[in-house]
Amino acid sequence: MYTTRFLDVPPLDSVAGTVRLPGSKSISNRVLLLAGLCEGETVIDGLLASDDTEVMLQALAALGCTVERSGEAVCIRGIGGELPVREADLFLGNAGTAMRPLTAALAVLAAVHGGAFRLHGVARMHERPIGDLVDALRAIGCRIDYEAAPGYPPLRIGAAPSGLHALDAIRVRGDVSSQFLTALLLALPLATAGGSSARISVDGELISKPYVGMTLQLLERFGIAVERDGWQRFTIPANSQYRSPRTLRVEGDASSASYFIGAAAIAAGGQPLRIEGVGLDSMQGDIRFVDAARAMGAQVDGGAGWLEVRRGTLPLRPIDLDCKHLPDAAMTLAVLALFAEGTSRLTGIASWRVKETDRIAAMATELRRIGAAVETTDDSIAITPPAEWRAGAIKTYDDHRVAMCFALAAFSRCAGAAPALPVRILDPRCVGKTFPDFFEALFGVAAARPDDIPVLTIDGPTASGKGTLASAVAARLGYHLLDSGAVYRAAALAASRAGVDRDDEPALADLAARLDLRFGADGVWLGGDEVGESLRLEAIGSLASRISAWPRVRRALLDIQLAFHRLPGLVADGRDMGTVVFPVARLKVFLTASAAQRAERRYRQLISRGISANIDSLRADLEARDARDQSRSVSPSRPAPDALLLDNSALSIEDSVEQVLAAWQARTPFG
Ligand SMILES: O=C(O)C1=C[C@@H](OP(=O)(O)O)[C@@H](O)[C@H](O)C1
Ligand SMILES: C=C(OP(=O)(O)O)C(=O)O
Repeated sequence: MYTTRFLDVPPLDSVAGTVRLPGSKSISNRVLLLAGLCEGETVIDGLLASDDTEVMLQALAALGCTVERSGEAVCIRGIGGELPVREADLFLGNAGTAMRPLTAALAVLAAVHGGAFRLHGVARMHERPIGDLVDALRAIGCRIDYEAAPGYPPLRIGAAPSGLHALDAIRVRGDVSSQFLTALLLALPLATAGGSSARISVDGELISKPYVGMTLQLLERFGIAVERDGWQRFTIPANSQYRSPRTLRVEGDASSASYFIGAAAIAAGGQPLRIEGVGLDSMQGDIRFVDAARAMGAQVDGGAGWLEVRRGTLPLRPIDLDCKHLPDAAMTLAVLALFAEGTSRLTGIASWRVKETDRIAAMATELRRIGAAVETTDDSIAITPPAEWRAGAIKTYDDHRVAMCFALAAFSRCAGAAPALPVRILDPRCVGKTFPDFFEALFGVAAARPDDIPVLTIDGPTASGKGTLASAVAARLGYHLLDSGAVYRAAALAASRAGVDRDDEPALADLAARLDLRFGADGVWLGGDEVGESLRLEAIGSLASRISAWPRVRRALLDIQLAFHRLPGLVADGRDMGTVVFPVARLKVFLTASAAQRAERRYRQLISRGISANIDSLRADLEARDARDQSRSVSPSRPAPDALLLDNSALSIEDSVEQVLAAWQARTPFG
């Protein structure tokens, strides 16, 4: 997951390969709650791991359920209609699928058993309506109080003064959020133990119907057969009891699929993109996004648990669609509309106003930012593609879907934008709500022209602090990091292990070409050994400096270094990154510091690691290495003519990082 302040998605061209989707949020949280209310164990496979499911898991644990995680599976031992914990303060983030159903379940449980619960979330959750659900629960005797604004969380739930009643005439509004009805359907089986059935009538037109359909299907998996009369009346039979199916597999998220279906509908490449985890047999209503994408021109094949999507007609055909049945994936259509010939209109989206943000306002503002003409009403949005695309820094309003759907704007070349533009996604961490690795998944299947993948090089002499600077800059930009010195040191380590003479150029080059080197979050691996520490040894550093003078060694190690040039971008540090390896780098920094400063830094570094050192000999060694690096015949270490010279002798690390980032920013269209 990218936790940077922003993520620049370079202009993307094509998609190919296979993407495997994370589990459905809506299924995950329903199944978790049902498993929590059951007796005994339920093993859930393929559960979504994200902010929304994490708050549900934490809540279940706080309420006395046993939660055991092993790999992709989670085992829940439920409370079986009892209430072992009678008091809890539950933080539910911004998860509607946790807040609404838990409110109903705890209100009914507390009415039967007593208890005191507080339910709250992030600031936006306290602006998302829940009044209609609370009214319905109060009407049957539940005790729920608003802690702040009436109609909104935080809520306090307590014992019902006079028990539950009027179960046969429950009314709930259906036109604000279907989650109110879903919450009642999931919780009210708990109220039927005394022999009364529960009858719910929906006031107003029910929106997001497929989500209620999913609730009914999952209730059935847990032994509850709800009778229904259209989408207006629902009856939960008397003495309904949750019965665990014991094991259950969560399908991939159909709303998450929409970003990849969308990408494949517009991207070049001719290859289909395979999407696994969700297919045409899905129980999720948002799978109907496939119909909308086909109507716009995409070619979609599919079966049980898979889809294959390729570009059909481009420009896409504009669409005019009532989106009440697919509120979430409809946001992806709003961005696909940028690739259509003419104006698209999405209607029936009033519920967008009360979701993670006011999504109608947010989408209009951000679509306009990149050049579209947009008109909105209370429940619709009309989008006309840009006459001229603009590079935009997209505000995401802590809304995962804004972040994910605007990533598709990076395919602007496919809409004819010239030049093609990158898109900046502000606060990309918000995708953690439902798809923490969304951008990693996108970069795993998308391809960009090499020239469009940005590179920032930081070259400089030994101990100038370029490694520290490069890794800090890479972390701030969310880019890959190439420590090319480590590549040379790994070759030196391999040579010293294999006993190859430091002057035997052909043997060294041969060894370098076969280097089995991997940089990972778990360290630097040479063959089967983690060698991070060994690479820092002074002796290996000196040997690296010697063998790197051989042209054939440098050539052999070039491919390893070039392979780091991947989406979304690269920060490369070394001696010849800007001059030889990445001459097209957008920003080349040449970092220096006085020899005295560098010797001092190296000295402190060694002492802090418990290695004894002599500052004068360190300095002499540094100067000898500088002379060798500057005078070698191949790739001598010197600034590229267009390099930014930065002397950091008197700068803190933070100051150097800020200076480099400012220079970088000035080279982006977001400056
Ligand atoms: O029940 C559900 O799982 C959901 C229902 C929909 O909300 P509304 O019913 O509020 O439209 C949807 O937007 C949300 O992401 C998940
Ligand atoms: C509306 C959404 O979430 P929630 O479940 O919090 O309502 C969503 O995921 O788009």
